[in-house]
Amino acid sequence: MPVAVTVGPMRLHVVDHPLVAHKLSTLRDERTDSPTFRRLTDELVTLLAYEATRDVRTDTVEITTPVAVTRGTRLSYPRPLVVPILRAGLGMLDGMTRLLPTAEVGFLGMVRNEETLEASTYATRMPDDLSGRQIYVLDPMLATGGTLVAAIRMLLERGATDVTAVVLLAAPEGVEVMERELAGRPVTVVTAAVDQRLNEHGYIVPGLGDAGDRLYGTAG
Ligand SMILES: O=P(O)(O)OC[C@H]1O[C@H](OP(=O)(O)OP(=O)(O)O)[C@H](O)[C@@H]1O
Ligand SMILES: O=c1cc[nH]c(=O)[nH]1
Ligand SMILES: [Mg+2]
Repeated sequence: MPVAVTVGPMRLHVVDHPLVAHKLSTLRDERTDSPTFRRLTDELVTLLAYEATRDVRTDTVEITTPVAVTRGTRLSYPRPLVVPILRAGLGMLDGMTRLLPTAEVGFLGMVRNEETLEASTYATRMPDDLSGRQIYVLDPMLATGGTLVAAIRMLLERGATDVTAVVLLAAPEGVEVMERELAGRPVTVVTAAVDQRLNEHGYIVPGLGDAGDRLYGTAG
């Protein structure tokens, strides 16, 4: 069961489950190579997605089994939109769409300046009009919060009415920034853990290092 922590109006779910804790510990280990890191990210996202989609919109429909007519549940239209934030969020896409195979997918390319820690957007590919849409944003790391705040603001400006950020790790500082900057907005964060703090370079401690580099083997 997730631990639901209410920080003002923003909902924060820390998924407290031994399988999540086990996989996350291996992910953190500096000896874990890129292929294993990618596989564990994929597996973790599927576990987080199960909790993140608890409020996915559904309709009641009539279905006919070989035995009887009954009532069933179907995902509502329009289907949810899943938005991975490139690069690292791309490593979470397959795990999410495994649970939501009919979801639409939009893309946001964002990068954080490693000196100023400010996020900038270099690519956007998604519908202009997101009126009434339910959206799942994927990014493994919520560090200063700059990237997710900018991404979610853009989605809300396009009309999204419900945004859930699925992250692997969050820093308390980033959670606070999101709470302040997105106060009163329909935003939920689902994470495998909230770590201790950020270091002087804006990295999560103990964290797992640079998620993009570890996924794609570009460190060093
Ligand atoms: O909360 P913030 O302080 O904004 O930091 C988090 C962002 O930093 C990382 O991306 P990065 O800029 O390294 O890009 P990459 O995914 O291409 O490696 C990470 O994937 C987040 O998008
Ligand atoms: O710890 C961190 C912080 C930002 N981005 C990462 O990939 N890792
Ligand atoms: Mg990176």
